[in-house]
Amino acid sequence: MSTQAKISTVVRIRNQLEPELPFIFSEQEIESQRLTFAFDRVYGPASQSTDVFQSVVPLLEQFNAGFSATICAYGQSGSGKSFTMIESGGIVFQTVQYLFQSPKELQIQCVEIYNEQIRDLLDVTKTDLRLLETKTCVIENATNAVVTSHSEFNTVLSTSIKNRAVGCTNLNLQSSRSHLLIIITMNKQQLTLVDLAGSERVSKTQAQNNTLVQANSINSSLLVLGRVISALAHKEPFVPFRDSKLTRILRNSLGGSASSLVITCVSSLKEHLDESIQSMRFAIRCGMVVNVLKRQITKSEKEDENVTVLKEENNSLKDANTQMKEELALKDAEIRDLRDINEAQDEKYQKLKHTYMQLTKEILHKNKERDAELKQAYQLIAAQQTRYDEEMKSISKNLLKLTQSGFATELEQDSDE
Ligand SMILES: Nc1ncnc2c1ncn2[C@@H]1O[C@H](COP(=O)(O)OP(=O)(O)OP(=O)(O)O)[C@@H](O)[C@H]1O
Repeated sequence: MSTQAKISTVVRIRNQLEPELPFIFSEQEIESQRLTFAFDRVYGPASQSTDVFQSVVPLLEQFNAGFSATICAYGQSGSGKSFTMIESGGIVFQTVQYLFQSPKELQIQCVEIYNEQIRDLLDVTKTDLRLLETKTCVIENATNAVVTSHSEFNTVLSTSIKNRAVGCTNLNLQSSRSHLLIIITMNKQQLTLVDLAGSERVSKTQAQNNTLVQANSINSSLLVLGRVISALAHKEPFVPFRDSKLTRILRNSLGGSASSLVITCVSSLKEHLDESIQSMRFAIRCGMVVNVLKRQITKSEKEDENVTVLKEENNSLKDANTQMKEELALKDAEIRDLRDINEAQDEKYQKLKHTYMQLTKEILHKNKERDAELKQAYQLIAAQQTRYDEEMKSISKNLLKLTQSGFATELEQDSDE
């Protein structure tokens, strides 16, 4: 069974730190530049990560019920994504606490996409993992840590965070220079927690050398993410998922079968107004993307399902069998009737045949008799004809004699005269 659900979008407005306060908007500026956006929820500067977690809970309930889910933090560099996701008390910690309310075994993969290379944060020797795309996208050879408790998970997470690429930029002293993906697998469903690297204007960060390369790589993969979201939001026929590793991995979360939440982090600082507006526009487009949620079925559920399907098939076969038996009985009766009719017809035929033979015999007999009679008649006629011919012959002879004698007498009379 599947249900359609739009990607949920919430916005978290970052709490301003003391030195930034002079740059906030005045009341007049707010009135003159008012723009309206609508999101599933907005968390103001005073909000805590525990408040934001309320938007995550429905997805975790779905995850526990067998659906894959993705929670992704998006926003400009320094807007509070890592703070929201992975800092102590952030979404990742609360998520794991929530999941371990009941005992379970989870498999964890922690990877980062750094300069378009997938690095294993649980084994730093694996620096360029490949993606395998079959039905789903799998990170080939990524370390799978099996955890059965909250504390085991924390150990895995702190190792990963320690190994993640961070750097210092003008926007953030501890800026994430990579996209962090924590992939939690339970049974067949996956929960993907994503702390994206922040988009940044190179002019603002004054990035140089390695930082500039990182910024370009981050910006280009975020650009692909933007294009993918835009194509999905506008239901375009082609979606450029394959243009970046991030979108290849997140394919099932964007327009796929997972339930997804995008937490867009924005700054309320005047100097970041353009970036904040851009981020919110991205969030609006995310909210237009429809996923078709599909429950991931476990092996035993699959077996149960197969048994149910087989039972149903068996029942319908039994029904079909009964129906066929009934139809067969009807056909049998029809055949019996036809056989009776056939036998009767046969009997009639035999009688007719007998009569026909009899008549033929009689006709032949009569024909024979008639032939004999005719033969006799012909013989009689022939005998009569012969007789007649002979008589005719003797008459002619006599006639000739008479004629000759008459002629001589006449000749004698003529000569006497
Ligand atoms: N809501 C908040 N309350 C207090 N401090 C915050 C809040 N949000 C962010 N910060 C602080 O702001 C700084 C930048 O935040 P963070 O590192 O989370 O940004 P980011 O969006 O992840 O940036 P980048 O993309 O560069 O990694 C951090 O020192 C963080 O502790």
